[in-house]
Amino acid sequence: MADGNGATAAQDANDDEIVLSVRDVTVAIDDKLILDKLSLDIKRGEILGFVGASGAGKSVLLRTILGLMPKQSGTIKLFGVDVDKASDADRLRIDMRLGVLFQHGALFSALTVLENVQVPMREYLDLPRALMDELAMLKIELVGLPADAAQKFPSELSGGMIKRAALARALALDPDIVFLDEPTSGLDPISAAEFDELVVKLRDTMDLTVYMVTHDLDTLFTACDHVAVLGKKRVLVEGTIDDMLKSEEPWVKSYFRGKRARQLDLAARA
Ligand SMILES: Nc1ncnc2c1ncn2[C@@H]1O[C@H](COP(=O)(O)OP(=O)(O)OP(=O)(O)O)[C@@H](O)[C@H]1O
Repeated sequence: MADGNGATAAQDANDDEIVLSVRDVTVAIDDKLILDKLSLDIKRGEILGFVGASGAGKSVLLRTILGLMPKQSGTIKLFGVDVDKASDADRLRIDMRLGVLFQHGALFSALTVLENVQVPMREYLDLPRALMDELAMLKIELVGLPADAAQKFPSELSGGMIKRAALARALALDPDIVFLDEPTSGLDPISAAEFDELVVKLRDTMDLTVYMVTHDLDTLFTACDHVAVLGKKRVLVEGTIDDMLKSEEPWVKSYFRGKRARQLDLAARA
C-alpha cells in the first residue's frame, strides 16, 4: 500500500535491505591480529565512508569481504547469503553483483579504456563483440568520459580520467554494490569533488550501494550518508557526519573536528 509520499511497503522493505553484513570478523596475518570481531552493516542505497588511521586494516577488511583474504572467524553475508556457505553458482551470482575500484585505479596498461571496461564482461558473460562494444561505450559515457577516451590507453589519461575509467570498469556488469578503495586519492580538489558528485549521481540513478574507503574529508562531508571508523581492530564509531562531529572518541574528535574539518563543516552548512 502506498503511504502519503507515494512509497510502497515493498519499497520501504527494499530500502532497509542489508546488502552487506559483517559479523564478528577476525583476521590475523602471520599471527598478528589485524581485525578483532569486527561488525558492520551497509544498507541498500547507502554511501558508506570507511575511515581509520593508516595501517588500521581498512584494505584488509575490504580484501576479506571480497574473498581475497582468509578470515579466522566470523560471518560475511552479501545480499543475505553467507559467503562461506554459498555454492559455486551462488558465489558466481554474488561476484557478478559486485564492482570494485582498487586503489590507484589498477587499469591494465596494455589495454585501451574500452578493453579495460570489457574485462569483467569477458570474464563473466558470453556476449557478441558488437554488443560488448556498445555496453562498454554506455559505461564510458555514464562516468562522464568523452567518447574518444575509449580508444586511449591509461598512460594517455589524466588522473581523474583514470579513476573514471576504473569506475566504468567497476560498473561493467551493472553491480548492486561498488567497493571503492580511496577513489579520490591523488586527485586535485576539483577533480575529487567532481568524482564525489558522480558517485552520488550514480547512487541516485542506478540504486547503487557504495562502500568507500577514504581519507578524504571533503568526500565524507559531501558524499557519504554513513561513516564507519575503524580503530582498535574494530568499528569504533559509526553514524552520520553529525554523529562524528559529536563524538568524544579521541581519534574521531581530532579527525573530524580538526582545523580542516571545521572549515569543511562550515562550508557544507553555508
Ligand atoms: N600481505 C600482508 N602481509 C603482512 N601484513 C600485512 C599484509 N597486508 C596488510 N598487512 C598489515 O595489516 C595492517 C593493516 O593494513 P591495511 O593495508 O589494511 O591498512 P589500511 O587501514 O588500509 O591503511 P592505509 O590507510 O594506509 O591504506 C598493517 O599493519 C599492515 O602492515
